[in-house]
Amino acid sequence: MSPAPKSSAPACCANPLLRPGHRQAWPLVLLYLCAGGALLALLQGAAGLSDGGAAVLVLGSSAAVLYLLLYRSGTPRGLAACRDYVHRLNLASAVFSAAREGIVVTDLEGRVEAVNPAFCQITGYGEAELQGFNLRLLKSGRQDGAFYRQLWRDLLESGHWQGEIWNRRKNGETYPQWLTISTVRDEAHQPVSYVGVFLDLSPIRRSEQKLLHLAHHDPLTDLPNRTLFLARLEHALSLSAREGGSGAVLFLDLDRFKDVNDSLGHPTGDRLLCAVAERLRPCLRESDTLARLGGDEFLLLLETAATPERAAVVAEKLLEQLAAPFRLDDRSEVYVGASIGICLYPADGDNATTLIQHADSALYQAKAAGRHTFRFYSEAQTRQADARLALEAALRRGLEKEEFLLYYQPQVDLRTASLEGVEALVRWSLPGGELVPPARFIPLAEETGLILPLGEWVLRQACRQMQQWVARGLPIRRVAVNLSSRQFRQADLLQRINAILAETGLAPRYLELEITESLLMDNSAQVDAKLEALEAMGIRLAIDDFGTGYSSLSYLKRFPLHTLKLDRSFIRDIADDPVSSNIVASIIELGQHLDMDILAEGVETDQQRGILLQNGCRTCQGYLFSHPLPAEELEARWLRAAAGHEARPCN
Ligand SMILES: Nc1nc2c(ncn2[C@@H]2O[C@@H]3COP(=O)(O)O[C@H]4[C@@H](O)[C@H](n5cnc6c(=O)[nH]c(N)nc65)O[C@@H]4COP(=O)(O)O[C@H]3[C@H]2O)c(=O)[nH]1
Repeated sequence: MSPAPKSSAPACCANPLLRPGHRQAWPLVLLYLCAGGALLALLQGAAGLSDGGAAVLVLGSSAAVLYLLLYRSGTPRGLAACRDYVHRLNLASAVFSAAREGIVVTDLEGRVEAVNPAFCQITGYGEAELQGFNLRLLKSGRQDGAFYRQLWRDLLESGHWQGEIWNRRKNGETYPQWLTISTVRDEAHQPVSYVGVFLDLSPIRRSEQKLLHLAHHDPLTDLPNRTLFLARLEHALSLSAREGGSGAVLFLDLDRFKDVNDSLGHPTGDRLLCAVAERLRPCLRESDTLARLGGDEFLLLLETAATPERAAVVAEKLLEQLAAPFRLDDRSEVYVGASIGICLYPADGDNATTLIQHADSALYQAKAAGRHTFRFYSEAQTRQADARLALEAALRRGLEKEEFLLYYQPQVDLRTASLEGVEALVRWSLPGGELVPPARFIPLAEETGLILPLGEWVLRQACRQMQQWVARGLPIRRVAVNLSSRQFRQADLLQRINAILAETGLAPRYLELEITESLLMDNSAQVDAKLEALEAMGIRLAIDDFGTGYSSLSYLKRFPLHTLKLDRSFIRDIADDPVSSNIVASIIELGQHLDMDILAEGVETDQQRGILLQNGCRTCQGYLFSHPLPAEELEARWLRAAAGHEARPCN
């Protein structure tokens, strides 16, 4: 394109034939065309030539005629101007077609008048598809109205605009482009159209991202490298300093990597490192960062809720993954294993360098302890984590070997001391004979998911026992069983309960399920549906430890609940603390209004029994009447006795 004339009209509207002194070329051109046409007709008629043959003849000879005419007319400048114009047009058209930038010419409304091939290639639209269409068609929606308003302001004020803009290709993909828009003006300096020239920035962005990725990742395993790990750790530390919360740094080192490298060669060693990364990845949460430092050293950052227990569970999982053999080619199968050092922040350090050093020294301890194990930076944490892991392993074994049994605690009518029902309470009987109370293993069972098989075993056992008592005509109305939140959330809970009832033959009306307040706080439609289905089956529902959870009383009205179990903590203080006794009185009254049964837990003294009776409470559970008992003892003391005569309170 030629440089813009002084008038500032853009180059694309400069016409060399219109320059002063060149107008006289026109008559000559017309003359030439007429002469050529006449000659063509003459020759075609005389020689009977075809159109093509005649044209070649005419073109060959007419150049000489034209030159003669122009030369004789004394206007060689006209001829030069004509040649110059054609040359300029050819040049402009070649640039338009060959440019790698997309070029579009629009009218003042933004309707497309012309696009070049690069435009079509970048946007995916054909030229014909765009003709007359407004360029709005290409908007990506990424820029807001204010952006476009500013663009138009600049364009109208200065005649051009330049910047990055995101547009949309025909296939829907959005992409960044560097766009320059210029206003084209006529001789009177009036805008007649706009020319947009743009470069597709997406290949540049891709290579920038690739460079950035390479700078922060290990090229072999594609895991984050030390730089990225440090950046994430520092970010996590500042977050923990600001908002609280803890995390863990695990330093992992392969146990026999050097042997593999030395005996099977570096390429096999590289394959092993990639395979290790692949095995470790699935053990992690999205918020965790696993990095390779180089060689066979890996660092892991656990950012969320990193208690020593969770860090130990993750370390165990990693070690388990690496314990299985690696098949690296057709011939070699190698066993490597690993050692892991763990430290926790903020407890073991508040900056990245210290933490990595401490994790490294814990790793040294792990190696010294015989490899394929983990160690914490602090010994107390190691002991704590060991104990937890040992308990979990024992719990699994206990389930397999059926080391659990049920005790039953009477639920008693406060006035008559007669038996209303029983609550089934699980006990773990260790091989040495020790009886472990549920407080020591239920939380771990909940955390590990073992509560699901354990809870199901409890329910089956309780239903089986209850059905035996019912079948023998013993005077008992119900058995209450604790249902953990995790069990409740099982998608097939109803089918499982139905199957157990069918298998044991127990009628649903004898079963009461105890759920916690927190479960009702989960405001989902699924909770509603499950509770209603359980009620429709004829099963009773009780809220355990009532008053200790987050108290929104609206759910009492919403859910089909039968019993409120008043928490032991209120009963304990009922005689001495007026607040507790007021709370108890209010809850009893509330239950009466809502037509629900109130059961007081943990009644230990006659004084407590008296206060509860005064306030209108009818049923209770507590050591005043009985501790939880094995099935045979409960039967002997409470069922067979009641079948014959009135049961008496016993301690
Ligand atoms: N100090 C005192 N305590 C009394 C008195 N009367 C009863 N208790 C104790 O209070 C607990 C009542 O059970 P919970 O509130 O359901 O509380 C249970 C329940 O939340 C859980 N649990 C027990 N068995 C199971 C089970 O099979 N599944 C589930 N998910 N949780 C269970 O373990 C908790 C503790 O059970 P246990 O140790 O058997 O403790 C029982 C019982 O022995 C009393 O007068 N004074």
